[in-house]
Amino acid sequence: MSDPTSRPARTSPNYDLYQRDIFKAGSYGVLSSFSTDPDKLESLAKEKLSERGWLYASSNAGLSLTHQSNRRSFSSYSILPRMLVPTLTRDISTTLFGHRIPAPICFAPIGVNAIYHPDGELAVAKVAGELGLPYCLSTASSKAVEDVAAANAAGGPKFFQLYLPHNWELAESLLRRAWNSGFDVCIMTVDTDHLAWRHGDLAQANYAFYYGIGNEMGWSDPVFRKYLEEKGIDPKTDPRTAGRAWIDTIWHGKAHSWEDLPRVIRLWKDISGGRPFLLKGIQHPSDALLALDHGCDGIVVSNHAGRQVDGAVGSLEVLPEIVDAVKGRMTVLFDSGIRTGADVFKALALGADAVLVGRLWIYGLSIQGEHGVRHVIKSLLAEFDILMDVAGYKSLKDVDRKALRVSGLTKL
Ligand SMILES: Cc1cc2nc3c(=O)[nH]c(=O)nc-3n(C[C@H](O)[C@H](O)[C@H](O)COP(=O)(O)O)c2cc1C
Ligand SMILES: O=C(O)C(=O)c1ccccc1
Repeated sequence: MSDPTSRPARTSPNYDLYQRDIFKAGSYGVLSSFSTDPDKLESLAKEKLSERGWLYASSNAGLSLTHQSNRRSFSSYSILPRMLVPTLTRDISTTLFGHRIPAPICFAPIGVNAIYHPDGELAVAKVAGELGLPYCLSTASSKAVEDVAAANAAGGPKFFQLYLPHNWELAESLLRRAWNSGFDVCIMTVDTDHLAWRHGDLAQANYAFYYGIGNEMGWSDPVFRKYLEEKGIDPKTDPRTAGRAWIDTIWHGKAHSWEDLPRVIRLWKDISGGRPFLLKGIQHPSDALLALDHGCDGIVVSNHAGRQVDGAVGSLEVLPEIVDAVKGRMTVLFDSGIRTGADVFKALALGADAVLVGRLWIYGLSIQGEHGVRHVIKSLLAEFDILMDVAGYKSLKDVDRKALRVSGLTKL
């Protein structure tokens, strides 16, 4: 029987068709592990993964206070529905960095996807391409960027997330490979020069690279391979030493500073002929302005899903201040804590141009590989689209701060 959920969403502007697919599929009993509830998806993923896999996906900094603040900040805003608005022809498409996309939703960069499913990044990039949504590949990919591009063959924008190596020759090689593979936006992550204190991972010494898992981006790189050869390290016979070398080259040894930015921006602009360069992990309005001063084309307002600074502010809480500081002079993307269509709506209403989602698709990938990713992302698209319908918002242009109330009945 053909898979009733596999209709490419791009051909149908109304994602609520997916709701009908789900009802029909339900009556035929086609799907196995199935839920559209994010909490249920989280527990299904937990059941499916090994203890280490689950710990890596769920690990937060410290006592998870930032993760909790992320979720709490969504519930401190409420949506003001409008009635009798003819929303049947609503439009949730938008343009991001010159790409027309069917919804303002992107795949956040997540490292080492092979932990969650053997197809890893290939499954995720395939679904993103099919749906026409931007796919962002992590430097910590467990597949080579060239193979990920091939899996994304159906099309859709591709962004490359850069963890800036301490070796400029390697940085150039990674960026060139990404550009040659069709990745035309560079997003440099600045909140994770070092991993934070994550109790879950520390308890198990749970760092995939040290076990030789998920270093494919490095091992497929000519510059890094040459470095390994010079050191006499063979990833095939000694994956752990090779993994440690990869980690030390990308993350350890030295912290980055604003002084590194002009060089990396110039490098990317030279390679790509001036395509966009963003910083990911911005939470302070002053850092947003520094990014602007340094010539960035955008930022991702993000606290890395609460995995870095424990006890930090909820990412949604700082979004309006940052949007006000930036004043439309660069693109503002948002992530950390998005689980529902209502969350997407709130982030857009507070001024984000688009959002990134991370853990939601990890759950899908863990539960049922490619099919699971397709299901969770189509569910999010459908939920957001249906929310626009029932809340009486016809177009993204209508979604602004007037659409929200802060709890306590204060006007924004
Ligand atoms: C398991 C895991 C791995 C991640 N790996 C990366 C990464 O390699 N690069 C990066 O920039 N961000 C990484 N992130 C952060 C995500 O890109 C994103 O900021 C975050 O997951 C968004 O929050 P959400 O998961 O609540 O949607 C990771 C997050 C998780 C949960
Ligand atoms: O774990 C993370 O949050 C992350 O960004 C990362 C860092 C190194 C390797 C893989 C993922």
